[in-house]
Amino acid sequence: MSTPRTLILASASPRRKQLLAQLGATFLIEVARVTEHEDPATDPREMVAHNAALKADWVAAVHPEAVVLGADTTVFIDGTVLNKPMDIGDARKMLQRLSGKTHTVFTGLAVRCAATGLRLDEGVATEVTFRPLDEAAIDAYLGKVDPRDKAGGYAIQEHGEMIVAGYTGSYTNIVGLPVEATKQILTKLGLLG
Ligand SMILES: Cc1cn([C@H]2C[C@H](O)[C@@H](COP(=O)(O)OP(=O)(O)OP(=O)(O)O)O2)c(=O)[nH]c1=O
Repeated sequence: MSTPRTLILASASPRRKQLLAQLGATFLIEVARVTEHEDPATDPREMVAHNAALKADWVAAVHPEAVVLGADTTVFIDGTVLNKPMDIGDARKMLQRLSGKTHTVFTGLAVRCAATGLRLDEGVATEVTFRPLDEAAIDAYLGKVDPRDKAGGYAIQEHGEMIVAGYTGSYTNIVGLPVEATKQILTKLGLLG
């Protein structure tokens, strides 16, 4: 049984775990068994909000007394959503597409508590500009970073300087959990010391 003030992170992402821990939160982890919506032609804000809520709702149903945090991150460029690449070839195509351009990283946050009916939703966007990347630069990056579990086929936190020229907004939003918005929500709920 969960105690009333238990916080649960509904995520398998090691980055989200690390970022939430950095905020000083005490929490458990339970991974939601859901199928995420991943239509490349969808509205990215709606998609991340939908997927974050799916994850939080699933875990909240299992732990009705807990406060559950779900998140979802995607990359949006030229009207298309880039989710996690299927394989290295797919990641290469994504990096070619992102090369020399500015894209937006969207993260949706959903906080739920089934017992109290708590429902909070938040969305954060960060603009990221890529360096122009030729084939050698893409090869060099993919030689160092495993892109397969990262939206858009890259990780700014792993050798980001090889591919990213700059960004505007929250850095941790790109990594998967915007700590500024998360801190505000958890503080309001009395879940941060
Ligand atoms: C753009 C970018 C994404 N990412 C990651 C953040 C997310 O973990 C991942 C996008 O996939 P998500 O589906 O948002 O999350 P996940 O499957 O890793 O974890 P869970 O659904 O269990 O919460 O891409 C980086 O780590 N660095 C980056 O620079």
